[in-house]
Amino acid sequence: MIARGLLQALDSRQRTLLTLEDNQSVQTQTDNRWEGIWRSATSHYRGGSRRLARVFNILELPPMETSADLPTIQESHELAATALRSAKRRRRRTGPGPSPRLLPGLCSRKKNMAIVSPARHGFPFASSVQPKQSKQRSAISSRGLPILNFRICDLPSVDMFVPTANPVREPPIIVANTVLSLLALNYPANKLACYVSDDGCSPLTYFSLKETSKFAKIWVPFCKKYNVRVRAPFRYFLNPLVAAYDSEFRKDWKMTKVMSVVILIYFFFNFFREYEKLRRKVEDSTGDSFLLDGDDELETFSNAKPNNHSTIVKVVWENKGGVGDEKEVPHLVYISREKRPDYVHHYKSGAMNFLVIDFSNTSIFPSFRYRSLSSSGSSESFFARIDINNVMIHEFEQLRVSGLMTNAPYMLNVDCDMYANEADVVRQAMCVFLQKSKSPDRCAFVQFPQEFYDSNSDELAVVQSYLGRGVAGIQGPLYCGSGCFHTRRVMYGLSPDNLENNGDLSSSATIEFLDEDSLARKFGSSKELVISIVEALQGKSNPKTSLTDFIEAAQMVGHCHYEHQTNWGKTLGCLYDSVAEDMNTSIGIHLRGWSSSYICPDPPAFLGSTPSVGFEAIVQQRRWGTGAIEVLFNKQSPLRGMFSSKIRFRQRLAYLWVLMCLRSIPELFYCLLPAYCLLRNTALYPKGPCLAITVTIVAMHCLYTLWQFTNNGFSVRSWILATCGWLFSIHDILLKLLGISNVGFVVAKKTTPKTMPISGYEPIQRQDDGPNSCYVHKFEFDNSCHFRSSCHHEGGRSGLAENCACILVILLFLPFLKGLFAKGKYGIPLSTLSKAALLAMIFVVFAVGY
Ligand SMILES: O=c1ccn([C@@H]2O[C@H](COP(=O)(O)OP(=O)(O)O[C@H]3O[C@H](CO)[C@@H](O)[C@H](O)[C@H]3O)[C@@H](O)[C@H]2O)c(=O)[nH]1
Ligand SMILES: [Mn+2]
Repeated sequence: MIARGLLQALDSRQRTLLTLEDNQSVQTQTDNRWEGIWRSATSHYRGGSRRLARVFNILELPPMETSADLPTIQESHELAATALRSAKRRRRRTGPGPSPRLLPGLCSRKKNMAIVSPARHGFPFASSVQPKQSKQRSAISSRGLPILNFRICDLPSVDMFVPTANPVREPPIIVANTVLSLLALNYPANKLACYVSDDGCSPLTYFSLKETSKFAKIWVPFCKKYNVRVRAPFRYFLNPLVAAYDSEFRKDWKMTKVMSVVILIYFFFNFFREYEKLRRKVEDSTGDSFLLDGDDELETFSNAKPNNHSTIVKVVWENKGGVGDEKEVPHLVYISREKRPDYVHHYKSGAMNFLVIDFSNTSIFPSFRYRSLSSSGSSESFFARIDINNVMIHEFEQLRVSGLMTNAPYMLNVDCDMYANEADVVRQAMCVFLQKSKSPDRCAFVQFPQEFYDSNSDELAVVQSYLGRGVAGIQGPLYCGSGCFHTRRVMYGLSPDNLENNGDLSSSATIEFLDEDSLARKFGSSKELVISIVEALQGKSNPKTSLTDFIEAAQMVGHCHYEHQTNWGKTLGCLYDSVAEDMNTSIGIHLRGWSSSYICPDPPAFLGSTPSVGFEAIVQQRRWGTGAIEVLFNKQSPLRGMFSSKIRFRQRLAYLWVLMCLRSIPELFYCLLPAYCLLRNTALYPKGPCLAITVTIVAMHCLYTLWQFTNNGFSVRSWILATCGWLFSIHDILLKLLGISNVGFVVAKKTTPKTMPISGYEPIQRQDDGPNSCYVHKFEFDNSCHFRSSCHHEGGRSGLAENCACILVILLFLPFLKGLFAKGKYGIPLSTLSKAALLAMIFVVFAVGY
């Protein structure tokens, strides 16, 4: 691993460099921050090993001069190991210095390592590895270092999808912050478009987006001008000095004279006031009162129910180019797909497919189309005109309609509760996509890890750190549903085999995909659609169609009857049939032989909100667990097609991680056994040497997992807490397999961020945890509708091993136990108490054998 890491770093000689310049000239663009990190890391290591320093010095030079000096794999392994050891020693002596984890690739076991990606995808951050003096820098580029040069007009466009589902559980101010952070990304504004899909069809969400777009017009130019690092206002206003990049803002803030500081303070408070205004407006506008604002547009929502309404498409803001600040804000579109009570809508995957289908084709925004849309100014927007009752059918309609427009090759997928914490994130992803990879299994998607600002989702972090980085070395990371850049053609069902090295469709694929019959089978039989899909698959952009042509074509495909023969949700787009649609889709892509890349920058590129431990957390884990087992029984199951699919064997094994929640069954028995043995007065463990074996295995497991946690910087406490929660999904899946009930997507509750001006950083507290934060890790028994099994039986005396086992059980289920002895909302309601008592009685009767 270390050797690979170092080689990856060495690989960075073939560095990828994205250059962006407004005047469209090709210039080197350097990211100061990464350069700083790299420099501190190298100087740190320099002390550790002279030979390693030589390697790093080599790295800073152009490849032509150094290739002869490169170490062998064996050598680099030794160098890396020596450097690690001495860095650790040094750190122990001098306290935390620049952390070794900042050194890309080297310290793969450390948290927040800069990047792990399959070596063939190279090392995107290499762009930051630049010699200090600008003289040298230009020399390098003039010497022809392999730089990926892109003029602005050549950069691919990216559509950003933000799904939201419930304005109560997902307060619109959270969505607004996510959207603002995306709109303000460092990427040409006319190449970005942000689509908010609202499954709740809430006027409140629409209203807040409208307000957001107004605020964006001052916020986005401000962020870009001062290179603000954290571009979600609620985080920025926690501590603007830290949130700002080191560059101009800090310079202005610190160094310039009183006058400019005053101006900046005025600036800041102005923004803060504007943001507060936005926040208040959004938060105050509950109920229907704001509908009476005289805003005609909101009338669209008057008859819409979350579960029963036709499609609503609203262009909240359109980037028409032009001059000044306004051209800095990308398109912002609100859409709410059609829903009818009798039809399945496939939760988030349905929403994503709708977005993919609908709008991934908007690299050049067809402004004429939307202008006429808004001039119609009613809910009967264009898409609503081809309204069909069946939602599934409706989706296919959208596919056909969108096929008539231009194709955007990449799309970013972000949950509404995850803001972009790194303004360069699109460029980082593009560095991976735009490399001319020689390998045929090109990168299908780029995943950034999920990290959270409001709670330590310790177990997830540990899993990501081990599983995520591990699989990154096989076929690539799993798609986790958020913080992921997808390639459109892959979502359309292409395999790597279908493409030539230059990205064109191969001749056999041309026959297979572009055959009229198969196109009709997959996408429908409209001629216009067939033409546009062919162009999309060939990687061409479609010619713009005039609006009238578009309407005609769309109406023509409006009443067709081939919907159910299409592959949408089966092999195309986000796959259905699991509430963990991310896992499902991910397997679908890897099964076809694509690889993926993992970018793991520090600080994290996206930060989200997630419930820590408590009722909400268990609801979420239950959904994940259920979704994961559902995946096992699907067509895309990692257990199927052992020899037919192109997924690598070790990648397949990695997917079996989804079985993790099954461990709750033996755990449950393990919890019951000590009590059973105590009641029956029998021994749980064998005597003699066999006991030693059992104890050794259990101890090794515990110590190993504990080490994983502590190694990632988490406390022993978080290791204890991670065990609760998987059991409930077993129950769900049994009911689904027996056909008794279906599994739904319960949206996790998000907490409203609180903003604090300048007074410094204060961590955001979860609102429903109340003022007393010591309750954060307690299980809420009250309102726990899903609390059905209990597993705490203890007492009596028996062998030491049995007693130790009991202690372990108590430790593992500590949050439940704390709840047992608490009062009020953390106490146990009488009904649960009586059910538990009954279960316990049955258990005792069974155990004692009466
Ligand atoms: O019918 C639905 C349900 C949910 N969502 C959206 O899906 C996203 C994720 O929902 P959330 O409640 O936040 O779930 P989490 O458990 O936090 O999400 C994780 O797990 C999900 C699968 O269970 C993945 O889809 C997510 O990407 C992943 O971040 C949110 O933006 C929701 O608005 C919809 O658009 N429609
Ligand atoms: Mn979430």
